[in-house]
Amino acid sequence: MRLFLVRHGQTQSNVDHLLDTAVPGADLSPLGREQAGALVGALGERGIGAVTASTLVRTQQTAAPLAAHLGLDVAVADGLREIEAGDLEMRGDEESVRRYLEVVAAWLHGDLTVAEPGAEDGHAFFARYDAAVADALAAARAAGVDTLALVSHGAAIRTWSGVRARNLTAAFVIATGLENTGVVELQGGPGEGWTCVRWTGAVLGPEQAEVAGAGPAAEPAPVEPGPVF
Ligand SMILES: O=C(O)[C@H](O)COP(=O)(O)O
Repeated sequence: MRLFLVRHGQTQSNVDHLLDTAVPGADLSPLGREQAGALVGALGERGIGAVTASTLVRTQQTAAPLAAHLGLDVAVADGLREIEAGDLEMRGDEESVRRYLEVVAAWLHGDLTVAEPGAEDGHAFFARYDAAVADALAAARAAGVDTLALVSHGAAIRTWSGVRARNLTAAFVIATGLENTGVVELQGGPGEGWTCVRWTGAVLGPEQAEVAGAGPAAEPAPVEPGPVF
């Protein structure tokens, strides 16, 4: 099976560097809509037979042009939503962002017990994300589909693939951001394990990505860069 984990396009919360993780969340900005449209060129001919988005509107808006191009409906899975910020929701100060990224880093290093006040811990996050992936794979298999796009969020994609892909390390994920409409491409399956075959930046040019502003959940943490997978 092949999984394209796609981060949504830009929102105003990304530009303002806010921890915007709750449902329904912000709409795509004009640039975010452009980025969503550009996914048709990037992924439209890659054999995708199913598209699933999270319950946040920005992922569904991002998925819409690609799904329309492929003649598919966008399925929605709550498990694909962003890692919860809890009491830090909609904050953008340095201390809040650092605390959010510290929790994610702890999970990447195997300590799933830590959580922000008012937010899920790592056990809860992996349980819901694993279940969403498993459900999407089961539906795809039943339909004879072996290539799926899951449109999700910066911290969620980086953290889940960092732990579930055997060739990604915690150091790589902590040091590597995922721009709006960046794609992490995985091959394999839950039984045999996942391998990351590609980790891209924005599908638009670097200047536009710079304008986009990745937002705190998608940015590298301020630590020494680790080995690339
Ligand atoms: O940090 C962010 O950018 C938001 O809080 C959540 O991440 P997302 O933009 O990938 O949903």
